[in-house]
Amino acid sequence: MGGIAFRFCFPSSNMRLIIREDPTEVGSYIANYICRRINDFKPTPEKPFVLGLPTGSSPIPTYKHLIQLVKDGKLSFKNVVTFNMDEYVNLPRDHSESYHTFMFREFFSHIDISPSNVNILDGNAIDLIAECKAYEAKIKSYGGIELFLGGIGEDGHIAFNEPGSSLVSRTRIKTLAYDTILANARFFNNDISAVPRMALTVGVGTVLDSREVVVVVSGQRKALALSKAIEEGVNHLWTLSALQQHPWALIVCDEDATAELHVKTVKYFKSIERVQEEVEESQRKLKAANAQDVSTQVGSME
Ligand SMILES: N[C@@H]1[C@@H](O)[C@H](O)[C@@H](COP(=O)(O)O)O[C@@H]1O
Repeated sequence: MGGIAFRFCFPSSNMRLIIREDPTEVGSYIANYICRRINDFKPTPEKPFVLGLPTGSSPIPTYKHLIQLVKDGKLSFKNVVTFNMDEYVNLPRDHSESYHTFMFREFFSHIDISPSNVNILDGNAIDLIAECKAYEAKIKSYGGIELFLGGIGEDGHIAFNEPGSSLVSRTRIKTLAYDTILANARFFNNDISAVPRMALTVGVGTVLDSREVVVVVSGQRKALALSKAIEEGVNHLWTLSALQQHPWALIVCDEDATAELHVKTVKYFKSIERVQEEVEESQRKLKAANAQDVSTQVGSME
């Protein structure tokens, strides 16, 4: 795995950080990255690409760019199965701010994905615990998640894993932190009382089980969370920091989100970006060459 080459370089081991000028550039970087990963995977109905997805304003530029790639014929979601990170509890599915509505409005309705391949937790299920267990089981039935795209809250939460969450948690019911309710009130006409108090969310452990994690971080209001997550130790009060334990994690942020980082941290990650890309490229070529070898061998046996 390419990340091994960087393990000795920085305290946060294989966690990579890519810095782009603004949210639009962050979105196009991530979308192109996901596009490459899906196309290299060559998904089929029998072996779909399993993709974890977030909501929030930060991933919108990524979704816009992915939609464009589909329209341009460079990417297809026909053999992609998705699992969303979270959903509010007791908010009607057709409410304008439910994550079901968000995902179809911002993404799924504009791409060629089959609705039967879309998985979003049901926050109105009669038995919420059973719903969470079934979600974990369904992820497992697909052989796990290939790439989990995530976003973070201002308090460093990933999905709805609020400060203090267990770093080995699985999909479950969470009571939202007051900070999150305040932050999300902007989607509910700034009416704090209209924001749901609970949510269903994949756990930190569920995210860490994915073979790859990519996180989008944009805006100065996320700057403290980013610095806590990558410059300090693994800490359940900043659940994004758990990514330091993941063998292949990538954070893509904009310049504003780097405001609380040390200058040397920013310089370090900028300086290794080119080397990382070269390693990734050589890994991709190696994989493609191996696949070619196998098909030539199979061909000569026929
Ligand atoms: N549960 C979601 C998170 O998954 C998301 O990452 C966060 C950030 O939202 P935004 O990108 O709008 O700041 O919002 C909510 O709390």
